[in-house]
Amino acid sequence: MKTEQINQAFEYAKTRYAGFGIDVEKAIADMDKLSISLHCWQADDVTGFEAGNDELTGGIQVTGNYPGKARTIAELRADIDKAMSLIPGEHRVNLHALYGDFGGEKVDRDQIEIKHFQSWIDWAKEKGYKLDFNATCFSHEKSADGFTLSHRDPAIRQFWVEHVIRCRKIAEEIGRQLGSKCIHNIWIPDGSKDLIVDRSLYRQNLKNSLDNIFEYKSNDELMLDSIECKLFGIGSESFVVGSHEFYMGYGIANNKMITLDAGHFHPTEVISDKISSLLLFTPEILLHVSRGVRWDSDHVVILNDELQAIAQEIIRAKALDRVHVGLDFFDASINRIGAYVIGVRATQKAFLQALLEPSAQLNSYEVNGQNFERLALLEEAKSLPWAAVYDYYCSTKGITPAEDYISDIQEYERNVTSKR
Ligand SMILES: C[C@H](O)[C@H](O)[C@@H](O)C(=O)CO
Ligand SMILES: [Mn+2]
Repeated sequence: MKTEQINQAFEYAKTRYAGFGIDVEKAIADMDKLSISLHCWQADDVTGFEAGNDELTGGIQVTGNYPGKARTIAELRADIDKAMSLIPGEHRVNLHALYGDFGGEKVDRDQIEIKHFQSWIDWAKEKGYKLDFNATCFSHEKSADGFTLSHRDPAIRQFWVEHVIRCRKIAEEIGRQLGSKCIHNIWIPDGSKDLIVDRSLYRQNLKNSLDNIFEYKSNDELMLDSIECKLFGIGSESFVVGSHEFYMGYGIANNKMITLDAGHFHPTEVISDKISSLLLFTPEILLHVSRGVRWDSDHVVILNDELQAIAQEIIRAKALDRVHVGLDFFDASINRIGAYVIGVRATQKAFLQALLEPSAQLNSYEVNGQNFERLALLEEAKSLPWAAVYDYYCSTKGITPAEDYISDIQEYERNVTSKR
């Protein structure tokens, strides 16, 4: 796309939006502040770098065998750098504990330390990224029967409590070294394929384990804790200990952030409608932007109705500074770097559209009970020239605009990933 074309289209867009009293430059500046956390696990199908551990368990599944997956830390970092080079703005990288730089040594989860993540911090510093972190309570022999923090065996619970406390300390140190609060997210796979008689016992165990974990008081200026629910996983269809009610209750009672993953609810249940409720009771929330297709299949995020609704809810609630946005999908059936770029660009487009919404007019229709007019303008707003504004934003940031990035990804595939 030629710069001249982009500029012309932008000028038209500016005038069109000005008709609604919308300042396009302000919308761009607001969107530019949105730092999206790019999950490291899309680049290698959630494999990580632990010695002798490459079986993915925990009821999550990556399907596809597209060539070129990252096999080493260097390859994974290069792939993330490539994706970042095709995304405007400043973003974060979300690490899982199993991505430590263990130098080929077997380091068990209850032994990990900051030194195993120092090279990630140094890389992030060099590249200007901020980091987020996750305990890894899956893909491990002590999670093989489907339970971790809620296990019946106190020794296994203690193993995972120790792991998560270490992860929270690592997150704290990441936040200190990078000068940006590191979000530490806890998701555990605990659940059962078939019926459980004593559900209370597992939930009580999980509550006790979390209480033990949070006995370590971290510095709120350096890290934030978040807890993530799920409806079901592969092999935990009948019972998941950490349900939505469990974590919502725990989070509100204990002042912890709640993570809403778009793929973790009933197929017709949406997280967009939960945002304005949760924000009344919790200071901040974390989103895992994903795209469940029939189940939590973690498809690449696209600009669909739900993504647009998520962004609208946040912008309409004036809560951009209270919602942390991370991506969470793993698709091994297409170019993995392309998957990142599609997902982040779609998320940015959703937020930009929401920031460009003719909100004054829409609100005035709503106040006056003009419901036809409200619906008509909501429909028309969908085709206002927001895409021209996004292309302009990319071009001012020196980032390949529109579909032109496809050939960049193809070139990287030719020169780099196809040779792996
Ligand atoms: C790999 C992550 O921990 C995982 O995606 C988690 O956030 C999740 O959503 C599990 O279904
Ligand atoms: Mn998630």
